[in-house]
Amino acid sequence: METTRSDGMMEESDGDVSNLFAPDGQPERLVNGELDLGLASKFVLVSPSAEQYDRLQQQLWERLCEGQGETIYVAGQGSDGSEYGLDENDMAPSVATLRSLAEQSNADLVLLRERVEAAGHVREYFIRRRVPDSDFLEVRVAVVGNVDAGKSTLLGVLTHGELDNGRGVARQKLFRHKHELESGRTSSVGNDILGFDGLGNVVNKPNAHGSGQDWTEICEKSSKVITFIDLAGHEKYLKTTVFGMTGHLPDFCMLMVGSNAGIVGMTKEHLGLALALSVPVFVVVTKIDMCPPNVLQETLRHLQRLLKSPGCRKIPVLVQSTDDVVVTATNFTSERVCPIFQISNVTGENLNLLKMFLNLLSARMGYKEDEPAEFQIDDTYSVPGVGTVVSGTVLKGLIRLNDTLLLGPDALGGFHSIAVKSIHRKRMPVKEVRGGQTASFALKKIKRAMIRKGMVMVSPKLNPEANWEFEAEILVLHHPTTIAPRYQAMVHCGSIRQTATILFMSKECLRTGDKATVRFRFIKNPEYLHVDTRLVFREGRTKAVGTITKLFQTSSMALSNIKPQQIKMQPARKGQGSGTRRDDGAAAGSSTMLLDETVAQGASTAQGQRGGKRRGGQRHRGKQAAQTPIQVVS
Ligand SMILES: Nc1nc2c(ncn2[C@@H]2O[C@H](COP(=O)(O)OP(=O)(O)OP(=O)(O)O)[C@@H](O)[C@H]2O)c(=O)[nH]1
Repeated sequence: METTRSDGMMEESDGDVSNLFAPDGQPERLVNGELDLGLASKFVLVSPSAEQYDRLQQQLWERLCEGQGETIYVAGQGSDGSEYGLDENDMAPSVATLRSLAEQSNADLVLLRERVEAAGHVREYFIRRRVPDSDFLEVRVAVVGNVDAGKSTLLGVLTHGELDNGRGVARQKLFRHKHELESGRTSSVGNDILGFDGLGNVVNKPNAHGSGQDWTEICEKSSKVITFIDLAGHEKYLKTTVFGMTGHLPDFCMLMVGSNAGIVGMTKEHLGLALALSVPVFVVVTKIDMCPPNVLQETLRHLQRLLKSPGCRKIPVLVQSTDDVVVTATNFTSERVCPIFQISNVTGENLNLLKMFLNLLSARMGYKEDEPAEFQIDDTYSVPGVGTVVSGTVLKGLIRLNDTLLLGPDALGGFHSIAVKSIHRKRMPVKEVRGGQTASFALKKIKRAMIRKGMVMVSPKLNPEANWEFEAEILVLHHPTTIAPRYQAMVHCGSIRQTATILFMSKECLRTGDKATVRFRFIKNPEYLHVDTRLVFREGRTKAVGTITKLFQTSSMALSNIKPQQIKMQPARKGQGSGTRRDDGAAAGSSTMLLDETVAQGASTAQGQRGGKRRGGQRHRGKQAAQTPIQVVS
């Protein structure tokens, strides 16, 4: 019997086997320091002894914990790979043992695939722990691809259980804005859910009136819920799409390609974004019902070439059977494998393979109970009768109802105690949420206006601090000319989305393809950051990706000298930095405030240097932002 970890990697074969003598003088086999119970044999499940059964039970329990409640067992194969194949007489009791082990662990057992070898049968079983109605496994999949690739349509078909008519009927159910209904284009980040029960059946059912099923009902019946983060395909909405990819922390990325259109428009851009953020990608080629075979083949060839290219270094695998699904899904988290599905939203061809694949995916984010809680906010709401609600992802730890957390950082880098009044998961009230899960919290005694995307709520044990400045190793993917110090662009890092200025660089200037260590400074608020977090730095057609390597703490004492009312906001002016354009839409347009400059003014006011404010501000603008008098770097 061989065990396969939930991440699909085969368990390494047992290590050194040494022979020792038991007290009665009989040799005893030890495997990795433990008594060898013959668990590695393909026959162990046929009729295990009581001791073997207990050990198998423990092994299954450990595998389920490791795989967040899921694992795959192979009946009829030894874990060292040397023996495989059982005849019918041995296979039946083997499966019965496996079923009994799964039952003892309160888990369901589903046959994934069977193959016949010369020595007999080998069967792969998927084991998934049953969960209470209020709980479910959660996997987030970002859906990207060029405009008209069929993203919203596929999500409509998957989550509402009805096929499309080729003229956009399925996507109607997903649109959130009137202009989206009118134009047929997605403009915002949307979520939809697809539930699977313990046996891998889809839970979503179409309602009689054509609308979707109630989320609570889906979640209650599901063991696993796939959350699709539907992102806009049009270039105009790229900033929102980047935010969806960084802020919503997808486990996987589904890149959609229209078979007739091929690799066009934003396809490469979106693929590059997923690669830069190290999110494993699978590709779905749509519209195969209306595409001539030669065009489809050309699209597939082009796609494979792109995926194998030095920039991607992926192993493309065309998924054409359930066997392919099992192999690709269980090896997917390796990031190298890139499964390619070919589907039709109109005829439903190959949708079964895609659904089976989605059911087998397991979340990449783990959870440890003893870690202090961290929650990142990606949206805020004001709900009548409830008050302020924040939504986002729990990054670490456990958050319970009525827990007190620290919310921040505010404009001065401060954090404030806040109580969690109620918790919702996928619109379902729950008592607690764990790392890797998305949730919404109703908060007590706080106005929505005081909260922004990118803020966090963390355990007081973390003693959080905010940073104005950080250092990152970056790679410039594209820039029309050269990047020099004082260049400003939008930094996307988790749900943080703020313009930052380059203060110093390890090189004089940066061109497309250059790597460098760069020190950044946020222009508006300090942010709560972590070393090793991936970031995207972009402005217009300029794009760079990187990883935070160092944080610089700004003394809160220096900032505490400034009263909030002394900080005046000023609209951003054109021509900041090294002659760069500031066209980051809403965030860097009229609403962007040069707090950097105004905090400096506030500081000088606080020190009694009244008058000449404007001159001071201008003087400061002429110099490097690093010279701001309030900044104390440790
Ligand atoms: N024949 C056929 N038409 C499809 C298929 N999938 C989608 N379509 C049609 O393609 C059009 C575009 O689909 P959308 O789902 O709006 O595309 P999108 O990728 O979400 O586009 P944006 O939201 O603008 O990013 C619609 O008219 C769909 O009916 C398919 O498999 N076959």
